[in-house]
Amino acid sequence: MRVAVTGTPGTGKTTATTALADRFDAIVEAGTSTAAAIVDGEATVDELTEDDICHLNDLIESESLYTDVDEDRDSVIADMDALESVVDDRAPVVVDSHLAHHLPADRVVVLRCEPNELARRLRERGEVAEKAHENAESEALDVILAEAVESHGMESVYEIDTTERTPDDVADRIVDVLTGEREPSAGTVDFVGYLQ
Ligand SMILES: Nc1ncnc2c1ncn2[C@@H]1O[C@H](COP(=O)(O)OP(=O)(O)OP(=O)(O)O)[C@@H](O)[C@H]1O
Repeated sequence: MRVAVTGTPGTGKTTATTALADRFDAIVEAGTSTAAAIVDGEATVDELTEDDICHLNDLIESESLYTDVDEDRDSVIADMDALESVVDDRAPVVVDSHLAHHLPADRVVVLRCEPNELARRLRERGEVAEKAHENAESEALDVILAEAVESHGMESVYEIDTTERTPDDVADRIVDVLTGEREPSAGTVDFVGYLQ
């Protein structure tokens, strides 16, 4: 069972999935004690731990899983084949990154954020205005949502609007996806007004 948590940079993937680790004990205590149980009600592993969350961007850096460095954009070009192989070996339950939906997954959570708020978050994080604006536009155009639906189908995609939600609230909603308490939802968020 793998849940990808993806979304435009700044939507809060790392923040929410870090908060998510605190929920695992509660899931285990509640009796849905395994990754497989979360999907189909059958238990096969004992518990969820922090190791069941994989932050792909950290992994790409720490294991040098990239083919090139883009100096202009201050970023790297991930080696997706190598990344997929390392992630498969580690078998995490939750994979977080704006690249997560490019890997195989059973369910795909797409975090969303109103573009002006997204740009504000990115600026506050220290990104330059141009990069913040670029990401805000990409968010308004549903770029990652469209990629996720194309790769995984509407029936596997779950949008969560983080605009007015705390990271803890977002983590709770990801738990609902993990435990199957939430129906798939794609196309429920509309930020196209930002482009007008
Ligand atoms: N729910 C939220 N409400 C308000 N601010 C948030 C929320 N989630 C994250 N932030 C803030 O927004 C910024 C971006 O968050 P974060 O780094 O988690 O995003 P990300 O989607 O993981 O980005 P990237 O793809 O670049 O890693 C951070 O400064 C964080 O503190």
